[in-house]
Amino acid sequence: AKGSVVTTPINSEDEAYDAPVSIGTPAQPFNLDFDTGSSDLWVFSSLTPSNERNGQNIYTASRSSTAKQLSGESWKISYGDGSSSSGLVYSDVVTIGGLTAAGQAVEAASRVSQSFTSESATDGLVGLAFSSINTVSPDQQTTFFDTVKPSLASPVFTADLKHQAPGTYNFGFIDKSAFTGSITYTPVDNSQGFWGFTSTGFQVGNNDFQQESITGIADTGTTLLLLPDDVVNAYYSSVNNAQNDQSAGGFTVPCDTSLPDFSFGVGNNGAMITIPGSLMNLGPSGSGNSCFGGLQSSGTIGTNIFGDVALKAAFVVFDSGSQGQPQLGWASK
Ligand SMILES: NCc1ccc(-c2ccco2)nc1
Repeated sequence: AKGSVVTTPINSEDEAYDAPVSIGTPAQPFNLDFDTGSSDLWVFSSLTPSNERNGQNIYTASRSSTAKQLSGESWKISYGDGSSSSGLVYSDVVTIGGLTAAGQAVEAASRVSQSFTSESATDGLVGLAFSSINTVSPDQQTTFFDTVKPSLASPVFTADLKHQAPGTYNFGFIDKSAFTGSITYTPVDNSQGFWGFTSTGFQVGNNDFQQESITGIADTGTTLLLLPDDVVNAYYSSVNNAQNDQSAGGFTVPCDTSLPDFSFGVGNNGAMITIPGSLMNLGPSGSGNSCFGGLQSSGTIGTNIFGDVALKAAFVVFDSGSQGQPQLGWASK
């Protein structure tokens, strides 16, 4: 089987990307944030207090003839951005891009944090990291990808995110028309449950390539590109009037400045993914006439995060590997 679903930026800053998902019988429609940085499929629900809702679609299990509560099971998750949610668990039919997962764990929120409440465009998340970090307790559940994997023509999914335009998540196949050149594969370390890999280094504009192992995760659910301070300083020291503005929450640049490209190395054949300078500006920072940089410090997080700013410049293959060794494929587009 194969699936394909269109994913769309939720606002003018490409802050997150949602895609349509149907749950239950008859189908209940949702717009969910596909997140390769987590492994829970959760939705706003009839259990979510009305004062924590703000127009989101809600899942009502009692209206689905195929819903079954997983008795005694619950979930609770918190994310790197400080947001969180928790609730109860059902199994139900989940359809994405023509692919149907029967008996998929659907995590119904009985509470969500303020930032989820405020984000009216997002009805929940589809976790696409490894099932080893799914939070359902006492019986851990599988991600949508793991649930449908046996039925897929190939055990892969791909992400093709775009700047201010619809992109695509495909399941079970690689669309050769979606990228240029060849795909460079690199091994994945999934010991922490993420799509972890090591970039070979970086390049600011047309400066020399700086060889430096940068270990991080490919995370569609994070907006920014979060890298070590030496990389971030090298980039912004090349931008006139860039400043590290704590009140803005990081590096800002003058909004009318053309920014250098930023490239990062992948694989052992010298391949690079180049983010055009125009995509390194995320728009008004909220203070002065400055704009917020798409590259920020990974600081004390403990890992580097190749979020949407980086992924938007690439066609990315999340390959769980038929022989057990998962890998990431990177291609320009
Ligand atoms: N990296 C996972 C993730 C995704 C979305 C969100 C979020 C917060 C408010 C709206 O959406 N938080 C965390």
